[in-house]
Amino acid sequence: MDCVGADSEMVMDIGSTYDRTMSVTIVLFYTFVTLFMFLSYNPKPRKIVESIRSFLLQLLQHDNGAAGSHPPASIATATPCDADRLPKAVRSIWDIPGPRRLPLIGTKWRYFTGRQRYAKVHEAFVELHRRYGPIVLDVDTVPIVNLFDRADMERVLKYPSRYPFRPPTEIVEVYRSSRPDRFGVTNLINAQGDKWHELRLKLTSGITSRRILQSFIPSVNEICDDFVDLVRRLRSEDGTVCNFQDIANSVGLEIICCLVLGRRMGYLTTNRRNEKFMRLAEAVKESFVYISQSYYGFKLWKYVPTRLYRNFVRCEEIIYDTIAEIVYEALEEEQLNCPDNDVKHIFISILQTEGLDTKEKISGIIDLITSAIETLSNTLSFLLHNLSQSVEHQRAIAQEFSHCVPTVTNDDLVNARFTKACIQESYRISPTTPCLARILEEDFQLSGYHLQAGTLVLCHTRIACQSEDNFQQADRFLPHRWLEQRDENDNVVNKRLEPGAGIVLPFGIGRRMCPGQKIVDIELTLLVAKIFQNFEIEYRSPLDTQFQFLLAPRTPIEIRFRDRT
Ligand code: HEM
Repeated sequence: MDCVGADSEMVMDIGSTYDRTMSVTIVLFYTFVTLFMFLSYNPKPRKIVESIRSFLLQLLQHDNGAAGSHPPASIATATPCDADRLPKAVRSIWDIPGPRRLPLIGTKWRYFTGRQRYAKVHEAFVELHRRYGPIVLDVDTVPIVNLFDRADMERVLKYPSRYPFRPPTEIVEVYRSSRPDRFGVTNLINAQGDKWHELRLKLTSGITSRRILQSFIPSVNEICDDFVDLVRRLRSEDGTVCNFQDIANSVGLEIICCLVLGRRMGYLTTNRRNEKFMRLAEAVKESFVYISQSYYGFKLWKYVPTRLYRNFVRCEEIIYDTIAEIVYEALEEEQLNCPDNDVKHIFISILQTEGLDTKEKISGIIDLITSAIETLSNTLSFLLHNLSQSVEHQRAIAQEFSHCVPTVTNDDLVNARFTKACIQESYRISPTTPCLARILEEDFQLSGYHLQAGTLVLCHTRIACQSEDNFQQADRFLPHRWLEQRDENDNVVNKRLEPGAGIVLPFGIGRRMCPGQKIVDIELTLLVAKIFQNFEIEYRSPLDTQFQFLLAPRTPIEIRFRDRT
């Protein structure tokens, strides 16, 4: 019996030693990951040390319940001016209200169950804002500050930064560093500092050039006409087109390939809408889903190839293989035809740029093409949904372009005030990007809290755009709010801007903003012009949204296209 007792004591000893070792290992591991995250995020070493110290101190205190540590509601909703009047109690990042933080896992538990799962993360943020106010703390491997107040967001996003810091998409970094045969050290979307600046200049000067884009308008006209013909061909007897996203993806790909590679791919006119292309569109969509999932949970994919990671890799390889094939085909054709050296296509200019290695150039071209597919498809789907609610709006757009047959010119686009107001209103009420991320480069006082440089903040522009504080009748699609009042000589008499106008930022802001904005302006306006010149539309399916890194329609879209009479 004694022996058995001694044995069990020994087992307990071994057990508790094992437990201790495990705990120490977990803490060390977590500290290491935290350190790594801070180091990779924070541009200023002294600030890094301060941030880590305060984060670790907070962990050691085991956070006795976020609710208990919240400042009173009146302080939580205080304005920066109020906070300035409270110099004695400087409130730090850890005083910011937010969901209960658990040791080691922070607030990650929120995403494991129920409604708050990642597909509905955008709705979870609405709830967070309602519950905790204008600034809310989430804790993942690092603290994340959620901003909902317009003034706070404007201060962060309008900070005059030379090289704005946006947190990298880690799963992309991990995968790309595992394929040094294909990718350079970083890419435009994830790079920071000087390297980002170099990539930005060398990869995007073609797609942002006003001259190049204006000369591209006739080609976009042709592509949009083909799109209208495709809609006609695909309509069922009652005029319904099922899986509208598929053709929206095709038109996005056709336009970006035409611009960047200088050639028509035939995705709308021929049977090149083949299996390979469908797989590409599916892979782009899926990869966004995996990216969004990679943000939540324990992120085991960083250390072992989990199913999520393997699926992501599968999609990335399909995207790379398919687009690289298109690029190399175009390159071969270009070399065969030996075109005039003055009129280089954008991709040839990129390939001939000095200072970047070939992998960076090829993967940069692939990134530009990939970025243009799903974003356009979602934006167009949301815009048509908003316009389908009003026959008058559709008629007004048709009217605006009634004189532009068969071709819409640059002047027609510039003068299409009502159509542009509809697009802007759709960006406000149903954006594809619900928030913008930044890493603070200086210390900031936001909503009365002191945030150190290096802090990761999410600016929830979607929620601000849907708030009555910023827009009257914020839940209604009212394009007229964007129209200036004019007199009989067309002079502006009243600007009528709403307080939140500056926070409608579908493409971001500052030097880091989307380089595809001007392309999208042209393609979206032209698509809408051609659609309503030809059809009256009606949404046949409900439109629910889900978060897939971008906001996307949750179910296949069915739209009825009736010929305009
Ligand atoms: C409706 C369509 C689109 C939307 C809503 C959209 C939105 C955005 C947003 C919000 C950002 C982040 C900006 C910031 O942090 O301030 C971004 C970045 C970016 N977008 Fe777009 N985008 C669209 C289309 C495109 C197209 C057509 C291209 C390529 C031709 C493109 C390429 C990129 C790239 C390369 C970046 C990273 C820029 C950088 O970090 O310097 N996007 N986009």
